[in-house]
Amino acid sequence: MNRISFLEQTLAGRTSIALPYCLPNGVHVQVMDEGVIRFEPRQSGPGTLDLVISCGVHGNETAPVELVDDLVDQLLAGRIKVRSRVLFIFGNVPALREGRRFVEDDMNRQFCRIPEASDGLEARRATMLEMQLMRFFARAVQEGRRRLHYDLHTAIHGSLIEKFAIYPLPPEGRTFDAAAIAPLAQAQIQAVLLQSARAPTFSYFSSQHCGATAFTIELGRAHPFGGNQDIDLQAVEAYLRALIEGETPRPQPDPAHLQVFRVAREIIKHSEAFRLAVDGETDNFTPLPQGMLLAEDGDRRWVVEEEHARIVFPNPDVMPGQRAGLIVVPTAL
Ligand SMILES: O=C(O)CCC(=O)N[C@@H](CCC(=O)O)C(=O)O
Ligand SMILES: [Zn+2]
Repeated sequence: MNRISFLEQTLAGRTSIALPYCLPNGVHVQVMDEGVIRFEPRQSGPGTLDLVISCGVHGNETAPVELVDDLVDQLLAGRIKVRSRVLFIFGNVPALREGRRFVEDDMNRQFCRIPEASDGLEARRATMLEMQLMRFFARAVQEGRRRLHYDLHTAIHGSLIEKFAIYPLPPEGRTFDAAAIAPLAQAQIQAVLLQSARAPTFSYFSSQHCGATAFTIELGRAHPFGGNQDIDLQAVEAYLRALIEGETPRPQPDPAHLQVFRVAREIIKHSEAFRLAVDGETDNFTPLPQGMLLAEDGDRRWVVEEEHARIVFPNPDVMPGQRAGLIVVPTAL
């Protein structure tokens, strides 16, 4: 009889907090909440890794969800050795059921909120996920292990660079870490964007509040479940698997394969008068000519001043107050 996968169980509303149990290979498993499952080796000493792999924070971004479901399946079947503690998260389960980016509010704008802020469906789930991460990583601190979080996404638009990572602004007193970026080349990530501002995102939360090395990872274009045949995630899967198995990815990646960009400016939509000069369908990393009037919002104007600027995540349809695009420029670490 075919076992139904953790994703299928989650979408059917059949996962909720449960007692821990042990697989025949000695690995401890516990469902921590709906769509949240933890695997722990018999022993996890200092020097090993505590890893969070989240996906489906946007419900229409299904390729990483299928990838995570496959990894969870292989772990439950005992086909992957477990040397790192791992927490897998399907972020926005109601939105995944509906195949929509979000139900009420964009969940990746609901992290690090002040407690008094209004609380819809996604905001409450974001708060619960924050608690799960704090709890999961607390043991890494006590027991001296590395903390790593990859929040996997796919983009609304096409992209001149298919797979790229966003490195959130590091906590005060810390800097971007070249050694954290370099291994991403092993997963065939082609570029990294260094953020220049705070953000209400999941990866920013774990970087700021859990002391984790964290990245948002974009893995191609968003498609509905079953429509991801054109996205090749084999290298990403092999890389994550190696981390779970406690192996240093080999051969050693060459960081020269990764292009590095810095976020020069965020374009914030302030009102419904907002206009973006490039089409909302424009590919990520499309070059922007210097002097171009990129956006207008009442009296505000965004003129491209930077040399070699490119646009990432152009989206005039966001809610006022949210990011409608990023201007990025090449940089070196
Ligand atoms: O394609 C788009 O416009 C959005 C794709 C997406 O969901 N990206 C993330 C990036 C998060 C970050 O900046 O770390 C998002 O917008 O939430
Ligand atoms: Zn996303």
